Amino acid sequence: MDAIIKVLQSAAAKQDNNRRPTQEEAEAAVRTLLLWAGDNPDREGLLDTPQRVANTYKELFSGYAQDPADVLGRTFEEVAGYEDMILIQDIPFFSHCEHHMVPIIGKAHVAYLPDGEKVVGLSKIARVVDMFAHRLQTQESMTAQIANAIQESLRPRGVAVMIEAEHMCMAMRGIRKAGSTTTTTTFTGSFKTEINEQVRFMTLVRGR
Ligand SMILES: Nc1nc2c(ncn2[C@@H]2O[C@H](COP(=O)(O)OP(=O)(O)OP(=O)(O)O)[C@@H](O)[C@H]2O)c(=O)[nH]1
Ligand SMILES: [Zn+2]
Repeated sequence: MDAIIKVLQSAAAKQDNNRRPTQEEAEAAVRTLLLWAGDNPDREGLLDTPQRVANTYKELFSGYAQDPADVLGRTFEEVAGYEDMILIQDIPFFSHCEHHMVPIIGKAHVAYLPDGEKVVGLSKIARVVDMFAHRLQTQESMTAQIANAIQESLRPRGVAVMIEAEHMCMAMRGIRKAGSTTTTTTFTGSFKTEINEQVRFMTLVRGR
């Protein structure tokens, strides 16, 4: 009996540790960081900073509360039988690296080959990029997540995603190599199996 109670207590404690903190707790954490950095959180300029930072984080990490299937669910069919590549280039984004929580600044290029029956509003592709950018990320995960979300929702013949980004954790700190960019790609469907489709995508993106 004692053993069971211990297991239940430890499970409850674990659940409590993962409980989403309140706004007040988040603000208190920012105050702790300000003190830890060596500043005085009670001076005039910093009085509202914990609240501002918590609100900023709420906005920067709003992607956790969003589902790509909702955005991609609304499609339309009246496109005169169009079934060739649809490419949206240079979608700018700001994300944050999951290791250091500093910005990743970049551009996404997203293409898909529609199934011949439906397409999605162009802005929805940019919304999907934004949704995943508004979470803690690695560039590799973000690239794959965008491609997989579009593939699963639209079931197109293929999806191609390329991301080019600069990581502030490599620019502002650590190795301090400002200006270096990282390129990642994910291909699904025909983009994965047919090299010609991949080349066409790369030529359009690189040839601009
Ligand atoms: N693959 C990948 N690595 C990333 C990304 N963002 C940051 N990193 C890397 O994650 C690694 C974390 O390495 P650690 O050694 O655990 O942390 P660190 O001591 O802060 O590393 P340095 O940045 O080298 O100072 C670093 O090499 C970062 O450059 C990303 O999107 N993808
Ligand atoms: Zn980082």
